[in-house]
Amino acid sequence: QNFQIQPTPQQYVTLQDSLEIPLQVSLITDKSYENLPAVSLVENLWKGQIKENGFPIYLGIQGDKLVKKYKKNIPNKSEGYYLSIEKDKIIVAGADEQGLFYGIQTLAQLLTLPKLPLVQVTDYPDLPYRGVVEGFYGTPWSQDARLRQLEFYGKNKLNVYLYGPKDDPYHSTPNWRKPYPPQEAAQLKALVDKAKENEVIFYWAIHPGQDIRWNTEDRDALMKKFESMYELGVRAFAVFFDDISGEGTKAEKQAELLNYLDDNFVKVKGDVAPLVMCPTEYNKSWSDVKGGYLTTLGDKLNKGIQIMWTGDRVIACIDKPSMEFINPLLKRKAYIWWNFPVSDYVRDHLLMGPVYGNGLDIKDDMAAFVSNPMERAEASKIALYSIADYAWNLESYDSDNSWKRAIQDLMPQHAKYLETFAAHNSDLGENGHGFRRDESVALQPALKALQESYTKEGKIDEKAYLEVSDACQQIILSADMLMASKTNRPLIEEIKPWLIQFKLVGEYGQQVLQMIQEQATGKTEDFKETYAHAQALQVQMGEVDATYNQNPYQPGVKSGSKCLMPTFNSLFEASTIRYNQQQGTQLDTRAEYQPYTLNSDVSQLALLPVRRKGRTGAVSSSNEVILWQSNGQLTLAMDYPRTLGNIVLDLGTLDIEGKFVLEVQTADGNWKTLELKPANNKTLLVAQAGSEQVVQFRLKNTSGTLQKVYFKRCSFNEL
Ligand SMILES: CC(=O)N[C@@H]1[C@@H](O)[C@H](O)C(CO)=C[C@H]1N
Repeated sequence: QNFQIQPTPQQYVTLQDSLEIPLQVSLITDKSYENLPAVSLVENLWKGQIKENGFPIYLGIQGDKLVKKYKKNIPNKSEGYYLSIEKDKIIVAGADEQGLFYGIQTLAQLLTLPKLPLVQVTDYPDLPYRGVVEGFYGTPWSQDARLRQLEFYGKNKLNVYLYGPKDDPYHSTPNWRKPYPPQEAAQLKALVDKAKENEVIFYWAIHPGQDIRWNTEDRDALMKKFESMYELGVRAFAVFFDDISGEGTKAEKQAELLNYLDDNFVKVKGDVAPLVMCPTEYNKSWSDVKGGYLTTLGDKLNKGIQIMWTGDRVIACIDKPSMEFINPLLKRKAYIWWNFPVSDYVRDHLLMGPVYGNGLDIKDDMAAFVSNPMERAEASKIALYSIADYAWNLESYDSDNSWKRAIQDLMPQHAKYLETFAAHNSDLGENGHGFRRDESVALQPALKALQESYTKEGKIDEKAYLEVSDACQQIILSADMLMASKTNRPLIEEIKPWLIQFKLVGEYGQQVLQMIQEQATGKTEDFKETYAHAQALQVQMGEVDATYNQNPYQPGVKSGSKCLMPTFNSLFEASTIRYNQQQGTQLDTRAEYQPYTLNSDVSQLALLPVRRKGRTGAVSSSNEVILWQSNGQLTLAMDYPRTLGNIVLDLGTLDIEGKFVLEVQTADGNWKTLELKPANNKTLLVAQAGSEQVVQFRLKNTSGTLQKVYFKRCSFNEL
């Protein structure tokens, strides 16, 4: 992996020569720059070694007489810089202070080499805003995680962090009107300071839409909250209207409020960045262009206000057609909110794979590119590193090369092991958005060859067998080494449940390989014990899945779920079936069994996965408002008639009388309506399925009109 500057610079010229890293340097710079983050960064690079007669480093910004000589080398682009490392001096000249800072970040990377190469770097970002929106559901990031993130953004030239964790009660309903309590306020202030040190614009976002009233009282409450955040040092603000229903969704009102804030807060303060807003219709699959929501915003919102967009769907890669659809409607370049690597709708999965699928030809079509990450902050850094790479220089972006460098950067001592882990923990599994990622890419051909040769002809493809066997060894080794790692403990603590699971997947693979080997060569005695060992590992994997990361949405721990586990399970079943045929035995052939099937003509529900744990079944929940058309229905079918206990629903409202009907079909084919009663919780509804065996149950919108509800829970248990 030869050295590369991150993000990939626009122009990088090396003169085939280098110089010893200067032990002492002298900074030649304008007096007025002494408090700039750029200067503090250099001081940190040469702690205590800044002397009068040291090696000269010139630091300047376009327009200084100091760098006058380099005027034409400095790119005329915001955040641009010119870095020249020469035999007798180093010049870092920024187009502005951010550019100067980035030039030194690049110098810092070059200083990790044994010698300083003589280079000339002329660099600048393709996109003006690049960064992260902490905008996911689930446990908000901790203060330490955020401080580490801001440092990471400085290093990777990301310049925006939007604070908007859905589950922070002071960001969203009910406490958006209230100021933060002292401790939280102090933490936010520390984040604002850290952001400044790293030339990151700290946006504080508010999410008032679920209960905002369009009156002067709430408008003033919002102004007051912004004022209290301004006092904490916040100089950039956002208003999110996503995932809401009711009054707050009105475009005219939203535009009126934003313009008011723009005219009476942003413009009055004078030192506040342009407002960013997230619309209610934030993706194409939900937008009703004729309904006029988007065009109202486009027409009415003050020109300087940025409008966010997640693409063709809630979770979607961004390409030219996506931008050609939205920009004309908004009458400005959309500010992309990319929902990756966010995993709040697949919480049992980690998304550690490469960032790919976004267009490389859209640098002039986007106002910004910000990523909504996982609630696991350190684990998100693999994707964020590549997003920084992509957003700085789209045309030169290479997803695989970037992914490898991201892993190297995250765990230099254990890059090989982390890469093994990341390669097999990248897909999301089935999910309501239908968004999937590649997984186990390098091993797929061998897995496929092994599976086909054995399941079809009972033969072992030796070459594939060896490759998969080696892979299992690597998996076990990687899991062990990472769990015992002394470096990057915050990352290890975040992903530990998945490392435990990953090791079991490797061990399970080993046993399954042995099973097919023994079955194919007639070692019947050994087979029985290997089969039992494989089952013992299935039990342990089930326990890990039932123990760690329990949450009401997608609980548990999935690892290798796209290729490794399906292949191992299929080989487990195939070899057991063949063994039973050979020996006339009745060993249970099921590796993991799913008795429940979902069907729905409501598009946002149709792909939701159904999970079974013990004797309970649950449909994965959704974060968004569901547009449930009249007569739309969701059906849960059993593999054979089963006696059910309770059916539990949470549609985010108790007001379903005359709107939704829950029915069960019993084994005799008759349908019976069940009564849904409010449970102790706020919007929980419970029905007793009755003593008769059920073949399916169905929830139907019988109101005659479209219903907008949440889909927070649909679970049931077997008696
Ligand atoms: C704009 C936007 O994407 N809003 C929310 C987001 O908060 C949530 O994390 C996700 C990802 O599950 C999707 C949306 N429901």
